[in-house]
Amino acid sequence: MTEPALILDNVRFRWPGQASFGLSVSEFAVQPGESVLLLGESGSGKSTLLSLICGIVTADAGQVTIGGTDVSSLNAGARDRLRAEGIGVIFQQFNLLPYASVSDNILLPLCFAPERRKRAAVNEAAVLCTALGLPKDILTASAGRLSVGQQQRVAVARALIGQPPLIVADEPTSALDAATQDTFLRLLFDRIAATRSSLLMVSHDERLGERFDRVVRLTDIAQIERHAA
Ligand SMILES: Nc1ncnc2c1ncn2[C@@H]1O[C@H](COP(=O)(O)OP(=O)(O)OP(=O)(O)O)[C@@H](O)[C@H]1O
Repeated sequence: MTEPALILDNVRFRWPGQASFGLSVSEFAVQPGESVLLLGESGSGKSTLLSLICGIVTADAGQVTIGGTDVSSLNAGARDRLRAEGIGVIFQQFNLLPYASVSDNILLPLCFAPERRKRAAVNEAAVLCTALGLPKDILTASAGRLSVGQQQRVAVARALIGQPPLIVADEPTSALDAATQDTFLRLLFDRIAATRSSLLMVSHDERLGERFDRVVRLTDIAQIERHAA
């Protein structure tokens, strides 16, 4: 049987500090090729969970397994490499480098991921831009000069390049109007279907649910702890 793209097993995490927020997840998995929408209110811990999955923060207890590798057992450098190789991340604020070209922004993850670089076709950045409805000549433009909708698509191209097995997206449609949101999601799902990548997207917008294989509420998979200062 094929390994799940992601497994959380008895994971516990608490942000350091007095007024701290913590969560624990006894069991959660995303299968290869599966798309999962994770719903939760603002401030409920969705981004915290994604940071744990991406290895930006490490669990206090339990295991986070990405494509068969336990992230919690790795040092910081190895976690960064695993993230670059195995996860395409679409951040809430896109995190594009504003003074770098669109091309450099899209190719950036490949600098830290030799295996992913090998999988990327020579002109994949251009192919992705076209598939995502961006003009080809956008590759040489500075990312900081793009519209929000264009930045969002560039962020998707950066996440998809080199076909990482898991795509993690943090509220990527929050700044879009309904029509642009629809186009954006259609393009994202088309690409993910083409590469058989798994998708875990977090949102507070229940209306997105019908597009996904599975909809999960954070409160169904996680116990939240809040401590007042
Ligand atoms: N770097 C941090 N240090 C300490 N606490 C943090 C940090 N990041 C987030 N938190 C706390 O964790 C809790 C959950 O925040 P988080 O950003 O995970 O929620 P969210 O569901 O993603 O919210 P939103 O939908 O508004 O983005 C909040 O109480 C927040 O203050």
